Amino acid sequence: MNNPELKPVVKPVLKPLVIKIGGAILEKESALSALFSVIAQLKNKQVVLVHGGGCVVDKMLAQAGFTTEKIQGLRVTPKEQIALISGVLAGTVNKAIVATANSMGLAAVGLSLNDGDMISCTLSQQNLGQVGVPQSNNSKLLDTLLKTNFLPVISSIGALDNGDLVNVNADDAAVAICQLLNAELLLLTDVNGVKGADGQYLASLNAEQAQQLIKQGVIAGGMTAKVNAALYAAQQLRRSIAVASWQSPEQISQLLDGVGVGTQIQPN
Ligand SMILES: Nc1ncnc2c1ncn2[C@@H]1O[C@H](COP(=O)(O)OP(=O)(O)O)[C@@H](O)[C@H]1O
Ligand SMILES: CC(=O)N[C@@H](CCC(=O)OP(=O)(O)O)C(=O)O
Repeated sequence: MNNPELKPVVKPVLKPLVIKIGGAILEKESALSALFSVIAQLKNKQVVLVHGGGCVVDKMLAQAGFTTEKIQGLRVTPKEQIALISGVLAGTVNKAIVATANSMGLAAVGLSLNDGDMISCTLSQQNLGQVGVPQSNNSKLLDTLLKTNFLPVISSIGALDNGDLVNVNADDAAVAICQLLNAELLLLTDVNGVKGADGQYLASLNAEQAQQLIKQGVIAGGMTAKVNAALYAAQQLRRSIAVASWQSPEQISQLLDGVGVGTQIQPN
């Protein structure tokens, strides 16, 4: 029917959604498929997946006879370990996630931070070895993939200007990708959010409270890196960032509808 009174519907331009998943999701078989089922149902939403894989790296390093140390959740990365770490994250882990997504009909493409010059990295000044600090650089590749309905799946391996590979914490990598696309950001982990001193999940957390909880050791390990990354993102983007669980992927739709799930990390 051709009704002249019906004006074409102008669709609002929605921000892309960057979802970060920690490596532990790979150890729970059904969780990754459940997440992809939810992503497949997000109509008209461009999604980018950034993944970690720290627990897989832990295992592979141990198998190779290396010891590993983390400072505030960041892995000290000696030069002799970067080949193995990048092989695990940009290879084994990235390819496994892409293959699962593709087996479910999502057109996933596996990438790392340096592909298409998306993210540039500088060497961390915190004596962590080959650890990179990411900076958003060029969105052309992701814009192209998203426009053509691909699902980019990005590992947190980056490169310095001189071409050396660096290991980037995956929460920091997700923040840089989020800045690159001016996207929404969701940090999904293996717990329902950030716990406070009483062991209960916090609905919201600001910088001052976070510093206190880190000092007290209530926020520790990988959660320290995640909270620091989320605080930086909240500050830069001037909005709250959710830390929630990939064990309940149905929360993603609720989050997109503005329902506060998990812990909302607040800007100052
Ligand atoms: N205050 C806290 N609240 C919740 N989890 C915490 C807290 N402090 C430390 N953790 C630990 O942080 C883990 C999540 O960090 P991490 O393992 O690095 O996740 P991911 O791999 O998803 O980035 C949780 O499984 C939990 O053991
Ligand atoms: C520098 C640094 O800490 N890099 C991380 C990258 C992977 C990661 O962040 O994995 P999760 O998200 O699963 O923790 C590491 O080597 O473990």
